[in-house]
Amino acid sequence: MVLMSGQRNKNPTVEGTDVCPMKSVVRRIGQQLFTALSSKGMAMLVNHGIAEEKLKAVYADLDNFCALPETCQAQYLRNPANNHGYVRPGTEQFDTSMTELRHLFNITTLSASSMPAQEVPEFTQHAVPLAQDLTILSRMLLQALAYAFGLPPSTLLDCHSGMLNSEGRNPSTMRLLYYPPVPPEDEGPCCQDDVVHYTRCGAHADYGTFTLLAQDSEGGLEVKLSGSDKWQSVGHLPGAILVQTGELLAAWTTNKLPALMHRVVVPAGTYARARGRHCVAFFCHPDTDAVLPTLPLRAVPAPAPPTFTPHTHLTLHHRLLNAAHHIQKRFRETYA
Ligand SMILES: O=C(O)CCC(=O)C(=O)O
Ligand SMILES: [Fe+2]
Repeated sequence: MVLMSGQRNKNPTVEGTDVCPMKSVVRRIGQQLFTALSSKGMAMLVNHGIAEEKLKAVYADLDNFCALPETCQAQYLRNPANNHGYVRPGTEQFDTSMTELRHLFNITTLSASSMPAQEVPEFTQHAVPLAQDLTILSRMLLQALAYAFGLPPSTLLDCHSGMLNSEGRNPSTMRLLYYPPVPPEDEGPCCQDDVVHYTRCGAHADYGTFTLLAQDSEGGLEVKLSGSDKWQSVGHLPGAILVQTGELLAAWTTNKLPALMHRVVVPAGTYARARGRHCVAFFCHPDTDAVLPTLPLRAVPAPAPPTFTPHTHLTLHHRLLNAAHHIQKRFRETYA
């Protein structure tokens, strides 16, 4: 892996994530990932082997799903029991002061019966291989992180064994997102009470171990890097996948890897607002019954002042009992 310092926004970049990389490569990725996540809260993966065409195919399938009549979509609405399914705009809210405009399709099971195969015939054949690729990539990163933590490489893998293959034993999710064009009402002055204020995605940190995020070139994603209180926009590096530290990994590492606060704003200008935006997120979570090992964290630079305060129920002491409850709590807080 190489940190590409000359790159736009100076986002830390990780290189060389082949499907079956050599041990020495995984070890090197681990070191660089750890450095990036501990100093910034995020990293960018390049050369990860997931072709842009695979992403474009699922973006098009999601567009086709979003264009279906509501009665048709209703058959696939998110099931709170397993978090799988379609979520209408305004249903998942991180910022209750605005209407968050996005369509989501959460995929937590790869069974054909859970996909809109009748209505969007190619949905399954595109989404399933992409979910498998992102699972493989996550597994490699879990091994890389284990090396960085000074643990045997399978240690983190063993507590994430059920990702997308265990029907309820692991909450990992591949999420397809489509942000529709933003209506012009938002252009009124902020103080006007009768004006609806829209955003694309309110500020939050993700809940699990880490998130992999692939986005199109529309922009709007902003992050608060570790130790900074300023929102910074994430530039578009074609083909790159962003790695974002989640709340659980932050708590597990006693904030040595702080959770990344992020949001998606409506881009400025009539032209940009009138365009839709697509992305795919893979939320990597441990198994619900996993006993998370204590991390023998080596000496690392003193952590920057946290931009994110770990939830009290995720403190080291309570971590083992409450990792699974954490995600349910966050769902209750954010789903209407
Ligand atoms: O659309 C994005 O870039 C981010 C989406 C996101 O943060 C989420 O779904 O948790
Ligand atoms: Fe997020």
